[in-house]
Amino acid sequence: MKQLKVAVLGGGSWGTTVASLVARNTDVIIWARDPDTVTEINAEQTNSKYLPGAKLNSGLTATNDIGEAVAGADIIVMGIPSQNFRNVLQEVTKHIRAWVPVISLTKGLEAGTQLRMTEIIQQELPGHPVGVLTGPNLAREIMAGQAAASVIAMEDEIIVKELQEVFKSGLFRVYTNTDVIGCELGGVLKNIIAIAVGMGDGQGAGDNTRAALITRGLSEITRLGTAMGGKAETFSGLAGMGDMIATCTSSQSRNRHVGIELGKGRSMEDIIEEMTMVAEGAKSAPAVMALAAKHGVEMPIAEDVSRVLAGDATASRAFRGLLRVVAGAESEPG
Ligand SMILES: NC(=O)C1=CN([C@@H]2O[C@H](COP(=O)(O)OP(=O)(O)OC[C@H]3O[C@@H](n4cnc5c(N)ncnc54)[C@H](O)[C@@H]3O)[C@@H](O)[C@H]2O)C=CC1
Ligand SMILES: O=C(CO)COP(=O)(O)O
Repeated sequence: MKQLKVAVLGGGSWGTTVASLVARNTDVIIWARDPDTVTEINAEQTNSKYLPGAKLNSGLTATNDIGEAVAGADIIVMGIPSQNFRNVLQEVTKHIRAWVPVISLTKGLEAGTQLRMTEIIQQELPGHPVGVLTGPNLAREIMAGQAAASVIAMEDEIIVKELQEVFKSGLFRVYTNTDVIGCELGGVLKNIIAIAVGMGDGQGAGDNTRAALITRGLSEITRLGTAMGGKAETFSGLAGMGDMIATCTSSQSRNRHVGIELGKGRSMEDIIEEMTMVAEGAKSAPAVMALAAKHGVEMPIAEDVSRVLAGDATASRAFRGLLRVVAGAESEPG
């Protein structure tokens, strides 16, 4: 592979993991806003705040200067949580070269506009190729060297194959897909179902209950995703079912953790207060409900989770409604 320069923006757990993986293949610079993170990555090849115990690739360098990272880059990778994504992208526009592809790692929607991250990229950087890297990819596990599969989705079939080469490495297997909408929405929507599953687990629900929630959850996220233009088969692939299984069953998932704590009866304020990392589902839930209303899609599980997150219902009361007593046909909502 030609020696490309990749800039990863965001020094959190996933940005750092992807930067370390890509550094096996080509030149990578990571931009982090926290100066201590930058110093630590450069001096020790670690990021102890977000990836304690993990050793990063020795070729990875870090900077505090977004201009330095972006100006020389052939590919930009955005590892910034959804609510700050546009602000950072607006800084990127000042330094980026023409036609440089921009890939989102982010699994959230912009509050207020309900936009996907690739839509924000198209607004702020018209003409640049855009894509997402998504799938069942819990950062800590990948840093520990465990095998994982992911999907890079871009509309352009040629560019996506070139970028596949940049992201794949060793036991990190990367597939291509041209369904950007479906892949992106799979990553966003599964977070809310993971909160629902966590709410059940926090109340001692059984394995059958978890399986029912994941399956009914998958059918409701598929309904919204296809109404918004995604392909149904994408939701049974890595970006859909794959990520649902990982996030809904893993003790590492931040979204499931939020659900577990809600299920134990704790308040959202208390839970968020003690978390150092992002739980995108909690932020995206109002936007998801607005999109469901706009597209006329019923999402009973997401709706109950939203009511608990908004403080309008308790987890124990909502959980009783999550699996409706009166069931219709399996093909129907509810
Ligand atoms: N951690 C994981 O296993 C995975 C995370 N993701 C997604 O990746 C995205 C990023 O998540 P994580 O890295 O896990 O989050 P994190 O909570 O570990 O880190 C977030 C990082 O973003 C930085 N940040 C926030 N606002 C910023 C701003 N305005 N300017 C500069 N930096 C800013 C923080 O300083 C922090 O370094 C999320 O959308 C998440 O859903 C996707 C796949 C796996
Ligand atoms: O998206 C993820 C795994 O694919 C990470 O999930 P959490 O944000 O819930 O930790």
